[in-house]
Amino acid sequence: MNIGLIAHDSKKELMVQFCIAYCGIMSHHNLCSTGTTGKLIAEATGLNIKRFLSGSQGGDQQIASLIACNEIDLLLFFRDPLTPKAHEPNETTLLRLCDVHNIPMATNIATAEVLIHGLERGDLDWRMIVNQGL
Ligand SMILES: O=C(CO)COP(=O)(O)O
Repeated sequence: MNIGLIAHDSKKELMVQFCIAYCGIMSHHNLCSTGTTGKLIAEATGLNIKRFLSGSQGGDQQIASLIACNEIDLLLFFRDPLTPKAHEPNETTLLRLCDVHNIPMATNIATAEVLIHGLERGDLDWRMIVNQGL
């Protein structure tokens, strides 16, 4: 499965801790991320991550284009709902595209925990069937 990882600055440490905790599961999948998020995760875990630009530089849109092409199976985007971002419209587009394409998406760690366990259990295997049809 292809997993996208993004975290706002105030949630990056949480994302790193999450990836440390679930490194064993995540290492069996293809990971991609926005720039700084991926750098921090890779440094902390040694996970192999394809890194795109920072969100503010268009990284959100790079991941959004993968979602539009059905090339992301799970998005974990740890958002900070309290701090407005200049590139918020891009983030809204990203989340919208997940809904357009029925991509499982977590915007906080509580949902991410459920999805990562579901991923391990095979609950997201239907994504492979969807992708075979493309
Ligand atoms: O800006 C982001 C989310 O919108 C994330 O980008 P970075 O991972 O480069 O900080």
